[in-house]
Amino acid sequence: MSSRKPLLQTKGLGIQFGGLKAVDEFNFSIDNNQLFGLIGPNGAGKTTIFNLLTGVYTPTSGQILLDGKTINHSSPTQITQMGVARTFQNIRLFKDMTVLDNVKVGLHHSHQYSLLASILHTPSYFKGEMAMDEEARSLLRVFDLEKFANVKACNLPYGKQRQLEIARALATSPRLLLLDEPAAGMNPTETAELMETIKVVREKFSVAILLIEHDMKLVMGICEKICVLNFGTVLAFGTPDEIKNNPDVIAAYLGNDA
Ligand SMILES: Nc1ncnc2c1ncn2[C@@H]1O[C@H](COP(=O)(O)OP(=O)(O)OP(=O)(O)O)[C@@H](O)[C@H]1O
Repeated sequence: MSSRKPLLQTKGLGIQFGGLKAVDEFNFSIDNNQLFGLIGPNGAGKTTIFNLLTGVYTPTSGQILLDGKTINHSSPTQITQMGVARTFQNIRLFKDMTVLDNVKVGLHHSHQYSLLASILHTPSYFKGEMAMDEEARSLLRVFDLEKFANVKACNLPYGKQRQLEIARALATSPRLLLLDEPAAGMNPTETAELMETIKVVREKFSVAILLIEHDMKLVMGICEKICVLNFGTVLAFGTPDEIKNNPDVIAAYLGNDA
């Protein structure tokens, strides 16, 4: 057994909103390059966990450790800089910006100019802009989006908008990518394409992926481990087969979809 630290770990993590324990005693860990699914019915606490892991909410109990160091009080920006990126349940692209510019927004953290350089458009500014352009285009290529580089994000087909969100998240060079219902609203063809994309992203970018998803075919098809939440607490942990065959899970969540 290796003694190395998990990439991200939670210990007794919880948050309470008034009298409601939205997440309680959540213990979980994810290793580099692992693909983990987080499932459960509506209101189980999945998105709240993402909000805790990304600094949107501060836990009321427990700990979140990234590389073994607590990030309980880190801001969303600091957590992004530490290598955690996310997408949202409802698409949050800059709809009136081009596809290329949406990705460049994500790259800005690694290409910073002085205020003077950006106002005066100095040669170093142009060099940086060109490098960023090329980096953004190479990311778009992975998603077969380069042909849409100059199209406004809002004019992309829905499935492609979801893929662009993932591309933008990857532009921040994460080690952990949190995907919140990436297949929501997709048709079966788009979902199948997304499934392949997630596999490619994991391999090509060497990221760990934590995936919230209601589409059981997608979750069962790509995740190595799955955590099932119910009323803010863990109902089951296991491989897809273990989860499919867990009677509590079948009774409570999966019904005939498993
Ligand atoms: N800021 C908040 N204030 C009060 N209650 C909240 C807040 N955020 C989440 N909740 C509550 O916490 C519970 C968990 O919500 P959450 O959105 O995390 O569920 P979910 O599992 O992501 O559901 P879904 O699958 O529908 O997205 C819900 O009862 C929700 O109303």
